[in-house]
Amino acid sequence: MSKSFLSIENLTQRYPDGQGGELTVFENASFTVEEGEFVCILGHSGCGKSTIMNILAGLAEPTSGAVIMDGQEVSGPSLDRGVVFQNYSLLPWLSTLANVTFGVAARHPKWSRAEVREHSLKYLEMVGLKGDVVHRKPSQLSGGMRQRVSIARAFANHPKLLLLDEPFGALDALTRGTIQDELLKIWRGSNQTVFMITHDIDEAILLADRILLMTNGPYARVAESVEITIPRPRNRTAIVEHPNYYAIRNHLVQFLGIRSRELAGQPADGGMQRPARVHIDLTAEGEAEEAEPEPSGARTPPALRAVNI
Ligand SMILES: Nc1ncnc2c1ncn2[C@@H]1O[C@H](COP(=O)(O)OP(=O)(O)OP(=O)(O)O)[C@@H](O)[C@H]1O
Repeated sequence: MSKSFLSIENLTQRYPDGQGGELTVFENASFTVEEGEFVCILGHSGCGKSTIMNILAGLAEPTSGAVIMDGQEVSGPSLDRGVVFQNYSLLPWLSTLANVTFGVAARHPKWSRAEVREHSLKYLEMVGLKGDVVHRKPSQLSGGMRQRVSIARAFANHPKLLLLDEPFGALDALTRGTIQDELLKIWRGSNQTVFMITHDIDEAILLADRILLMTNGPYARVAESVEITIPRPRNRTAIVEHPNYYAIRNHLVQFLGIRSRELAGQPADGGMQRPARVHIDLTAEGEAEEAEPEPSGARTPPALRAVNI
């Protein structure tokens, strides 16, 4: 079996619960992400999505378990992993352009100032920022513009893995749509792997190759991996016409509304927890389905069958 680009192995996170006991956020969570994949993770508030993201970024250490990226264990932040948070986290004293060149210069110490500048301007332009605006400070930009800068900054560094923690959460619907399109455009032209937290089901279906579904905590599980069987390029208005759209959407809504609660709170009893693979394709005759190969010792739940509607 070929090794995955990103492998999350038996990740367990426990915190003190503030009353002398322990809170197990998740236990033995295990899943993989392939190179170039766009994966979204959905789950209710508090199930541990940000905790997983921080561990993937190398910003936090799990209680036990490991994250292996490109054959190497993640142990601290790295320029190979770019992070975009909901609150943009731009450096307020630098111009828009300098916020991008800052990282690019660190990534490419041998580049001339002109090369760094040109490269940074190219990425800013890709997210629709050019002209005078690149000399403005973040405080002089709108929320949508700031989020564009943070996306341009992350992509300009060519991280192998891009981690997005609800990057569009604070934006209005129109701006959100435009930036989603820009994100897809840049991602398509790269071989970068994206792991994104969102609370928006439609956004996840539009963007992702695969959606990971988490049950509620404590003892949350990454219970399912739902393939988005809708061809790319996807267009936000045309996508709803695709026969698989509502079948997938209903599955996700049903999981988040009912099953995330029903499956919650069950300790892993020592076994590796791998998500069940869900393949819903109403366009294929006979609905082909296969389960992920099962590594030794892993408890793989059976693959779920799509229901014809
Ligand atoms: N440093 C900490 N100390 C104690 N408990 C923590 C700590 N960080 C997170 N938690 C708890 O761990 C659980 C998971 O938190 P996390 O922020 O990962 O959830 P989330 O799924 O990202 O939630 P949201 O969607 O609301 O952002 C929550 O119950 C939270 O209270």
